Amino acid sequence: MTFTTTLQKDAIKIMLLGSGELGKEVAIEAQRLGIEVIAVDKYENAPAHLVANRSYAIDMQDKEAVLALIEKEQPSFILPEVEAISIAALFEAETRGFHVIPNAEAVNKTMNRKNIRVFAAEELGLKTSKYEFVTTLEGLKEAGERIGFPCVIKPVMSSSGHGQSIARTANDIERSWEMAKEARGDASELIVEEFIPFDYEITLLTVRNETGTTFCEPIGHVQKDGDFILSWQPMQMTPASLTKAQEIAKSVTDGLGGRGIFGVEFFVKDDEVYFSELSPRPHDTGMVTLVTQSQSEFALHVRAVLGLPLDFTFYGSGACGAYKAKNESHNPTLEVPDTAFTKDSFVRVFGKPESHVGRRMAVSLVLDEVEEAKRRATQIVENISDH
Ligand SMILES: Nc1ncnc2c1ncn2[C@@H]1O[C@H](COP(=O)(O)OP(=O)(O)OP(=O)(O)O)[C@@H](O)[C@H]1O
Ligand SMILES: NCC(=O)N[C@@H]1O[C@H](COP(=O)([O-])[O-])[C@@H](O)[C@H]1O
Ligand SMILES: [Mg+2]
Repeated sequence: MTFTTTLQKDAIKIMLLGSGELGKEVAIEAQRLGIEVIAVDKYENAPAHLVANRSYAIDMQDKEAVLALIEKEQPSFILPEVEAISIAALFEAETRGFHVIPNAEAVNKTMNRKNIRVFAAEELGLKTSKYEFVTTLEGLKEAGERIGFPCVIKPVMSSSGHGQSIARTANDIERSWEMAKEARGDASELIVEEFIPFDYEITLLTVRNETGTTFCEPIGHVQKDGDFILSWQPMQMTPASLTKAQEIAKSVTDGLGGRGIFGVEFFVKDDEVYFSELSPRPHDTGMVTLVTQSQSEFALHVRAVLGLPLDFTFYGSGACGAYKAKNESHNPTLEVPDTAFTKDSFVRVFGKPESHVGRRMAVSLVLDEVEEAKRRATQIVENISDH
């Protein structure tokens, strides 16, 4: 493809629907190629707003508001960055000739756990945990008995663990029901999943466009309350498990189609590789690629969107630790120790305008042998504070 820059008449323009920490890095990579970036979120001064050409705060679940903005800005590419977007607006935009990444149907399938689970398990025949969908407390109690305990309960539309819980016995079901209902997102339906006592879990970043499909080294991670606290790359896997994960990732991403990067999540138990879910965009656990690869997951996403080649070099192992706020603040300040700034350790502060307890505010990044990188990334995060 031929590039034009923002200085030229037919500039390439990217619209991010969602402007958190992941969108911020996508915006920076796009800016580096002279692409105009329009960053949209539901609140002002979101991380990607800070580095975009123009920014907007709108109700992204409001079909008309989203469409009006698309018509006003006429983006070359629309990049969903969160799940909570009016899917009707994306379908309509596509009908009107706009290019949604990877495509509106893929976003539709992945934003809702029911759609992606039915697609993966029932249409593609992939191995997943056992699951059922429920809409009532009574239904949840019955599904819990059929699936067995412990089981994992999640709203069909949620991310970063919001509204998710583990019911260890039937006595926990009502608490799980309440937790799902209190969460933001769509909890009108819940998924009840068999708990997989996995040996480890991974994200397999899979990037595709017309030039082909490329995989990043597998990323291992640790989650707490459904949200990642530490990730590292590469995760040591047996060749057989890695091949199986790559085959599954290829089949799901080919099934979804379109251009872009996908974060395909798996649980590995002995020789079994379970498909869990996927993001049709950069993945939070993939922030480690900011230091481990010549092209980070964000750079690869932008290249994929533009139809460019997807080659890159893996520099070496590293880890990423998530810093979550300990305080509520309308103007948060992070105190980062000097020891975070060695020649092979880094900190990325997202610049979120407000902190809530548990909100991800920054990450530490360390290039080192895996176990040492994990230890150092964790230590940096432990020494950060906020107020
Ligand atoms: N069936 C399961 N068995 C065991 N652990 C599970 C199961 N489902 C979820 N988990 C744990 O909870 C984590 C979060 O689950 P999941 O990825 O479904 O939620 P999410 O809110 O969509 O997360 P994100 O949007 O951050 O990817 C998983 O990475 C895993 O550690
Ligand atoms: N697991 C998905 C994920 O990490 N998404 C990232 O978090 C942001 C929302 O953060 P917030 O909840 O702090 O506003 C999203 O905009 C995205 O960048
Ligand atoms: Mg997940």
